Amino acid sequence: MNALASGAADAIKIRNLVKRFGAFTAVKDIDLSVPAGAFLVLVGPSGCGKSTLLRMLAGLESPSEGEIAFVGQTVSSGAGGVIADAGRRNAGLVFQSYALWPHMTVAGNIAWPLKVAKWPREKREKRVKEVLAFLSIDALAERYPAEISGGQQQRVAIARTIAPEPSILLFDEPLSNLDAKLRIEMRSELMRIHRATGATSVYVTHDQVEAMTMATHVAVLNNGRVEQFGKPIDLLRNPETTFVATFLGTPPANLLPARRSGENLVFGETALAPAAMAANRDEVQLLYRAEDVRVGAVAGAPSLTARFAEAAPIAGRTMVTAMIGDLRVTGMAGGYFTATPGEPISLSFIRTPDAVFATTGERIHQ
Ligand SMILES: Nc1ncnc2c1ncn2[C@@H]1O[C@H](COP(=O)(O)OP(=O)(O)OP(=O)(O)O)[C@@H](O)[C@H]1O
Repeated sequence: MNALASGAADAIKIRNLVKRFGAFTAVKDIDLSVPAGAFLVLVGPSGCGKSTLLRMLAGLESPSEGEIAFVGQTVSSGAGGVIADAGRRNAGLVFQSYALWPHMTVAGNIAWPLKVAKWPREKREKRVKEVLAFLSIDALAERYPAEISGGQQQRVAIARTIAPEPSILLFDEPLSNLDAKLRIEMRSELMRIHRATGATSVYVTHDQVEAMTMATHVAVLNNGRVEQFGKPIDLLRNPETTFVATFLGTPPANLLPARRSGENLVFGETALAPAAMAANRDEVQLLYRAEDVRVGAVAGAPSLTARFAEAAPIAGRTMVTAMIGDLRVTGMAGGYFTATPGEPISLSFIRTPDAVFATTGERIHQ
């Protein structure tokens, strides 16, 4: 069952998937189609159902309703439970804990799934060598897990997963136990592995930067549902809900409540945008990206007074956060900027809002 060889458009198809734990519904009617070779990142806040969805894909959890198909074959369903078990769905799973066998060497750990799959000795040895070299851990082959670092253990866990050449790779926050520098290094490494193996990958993280750098496709989950699914750039440019608009992107985008007043949409008494942008609504939320909010006065641009909160220098500019009442607003200052916390500063809105949302969160299309 090789997703690429089959030429099938969808390597993974999820239909009306529901998972209940007693009275609690963790996954609520999810529909997703993942094209062969995609790197899908499931992202969302803690408790939104990412791991539960991944565990159902892995065959470790059975759906309450709905269906999961890999390359056209149903592997789990509400009616049938786990039809193809974890070991028989040609999918490899990498967890945040490495779960290596402590009594086996690195080479032994990598060979283990091949033994279970009854690969002949010669083919097995060749594959172990190949994978050791591919992950640059040849020198560690005869060591035991306790004799190597956490980062090296993670490499071994990945090597063990890709050794049997699965057509689907499933990752559950695999980098969360690594330090910041190693995380960035392993991110590139995982992308290289994805390109080299061509395996359709599903990757769970709550880190939106990780999501935006690695993904070909992103599904933003919120409260058990897919809030939006698409290419990272489309989600950034065209968020369909305030949740997606403020969850993705660094620094996070600003949302300002505004009401219709004559020809304008106003925040307090300040006119920010033409009323036509609200369609027929009287109250809306205006989305401004940090780069569209400038610290200081800008000729012709509406401005608001805010209390300075904090500043962080980024690539020759400064990201400034300030409070307007209880509302946090992030803008940019040229060069290096600082002020005393609580000091009044002015924020200018140099463009019309990027998007307008209803007070209930959905986007109002112009
Ligand atoms: N076995 C279980 N029994 C009962 N409730 C569960 C079980 N597993 C998960 N849940 C609940 O389902 C919800 C989703 O959990 P899940 O682990 O999928 O979230 P997550 O998005 O992966 O969160 P995190 O980022 O914190 O790992 C949570 O509210 C969790 O408490």
